[in-house]
Amino acid sequence: MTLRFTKGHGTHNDFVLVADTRGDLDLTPEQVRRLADRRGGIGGDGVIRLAPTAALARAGETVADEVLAAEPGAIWFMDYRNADGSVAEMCGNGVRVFTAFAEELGLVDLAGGGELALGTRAGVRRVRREESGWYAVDMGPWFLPGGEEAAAAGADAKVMVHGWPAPRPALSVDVGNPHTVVALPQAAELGAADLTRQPAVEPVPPHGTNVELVVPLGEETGPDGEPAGRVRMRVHERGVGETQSCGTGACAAALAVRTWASGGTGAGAPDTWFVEVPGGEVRVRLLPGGHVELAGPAELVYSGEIEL
Ligand SMILES: N[C@@H](CCC[C@H](N)C(=O)O)C(=O)O
Repeated sequence: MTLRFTKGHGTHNDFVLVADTRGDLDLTPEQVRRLADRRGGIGGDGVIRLAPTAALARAGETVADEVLAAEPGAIWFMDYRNADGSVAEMCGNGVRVFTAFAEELGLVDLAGGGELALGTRAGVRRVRREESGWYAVDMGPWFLPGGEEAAAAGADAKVMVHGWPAPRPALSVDVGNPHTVVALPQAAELGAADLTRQPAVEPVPPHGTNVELVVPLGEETGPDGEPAGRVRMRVHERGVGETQSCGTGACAAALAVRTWASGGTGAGAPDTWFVEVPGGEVRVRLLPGGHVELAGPAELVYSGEIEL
């Protein structure tokens, strides 16, 4: 089978994108691994299939039915797979790159203030293009799986990174997919952390987790004159390994630091956050209604064909 693809990235979190506008492409985990393989394939942290939401519903993905019931206009679905072939609910950088891809395919046009509603396994996501060219995504509702107790204590888990003398306290954050966030006191320690091996998380998360190591860098003034926090982060992604960026991870990092800064209440802490990742910078904002927004760039790099 000859497959046409486009390679893209969001702050160097990179993806192989495939347009399946008829919804009849059934990518196996083996094919996903081949596409994501940096030596024997194209290479990417993940593979994104753009397909009709109705086709996923027909294929038995119940979440696609839920997406269409909630938003009949969400006609396109982001079928996201990690580089190891596993399925993930959401990808924040991926949603922006998916949108740029949909625009290039002529499926949507966000110029002039339009919005794309798309389906994901975490529900409907809405994307608009900012004047700067960045894409801003309403990432939907977020929550702390450990509840108020974890928010007050600032932790509900422990993470052990290879080479650390002991595990450190960590906070679980759900932004449609699972994250576990650990605070480090200094940027030097962040740089030195060994993320070539999967960090160990206790209690073991039932569906695995992405792990973010973060260093809070203080406060500044945001683009609209509002108080804004700054965080630096590295991430070990579930199903991938260390990546240069993770959009859902950036949201989780900002939400965890905001929780810690406010003793668990959110009161008095900024609603705007800049998150520095090895591959660039993204912006995270708290939205009314318990939603969180992610904004950042999306680049399409090249297109080609591969024999699968
Ligand atoms: N890089 C993504 C997250 C991709 C999915 C993740 N590895 C998972 O398994 O949850 C992002 O930008 O959010």
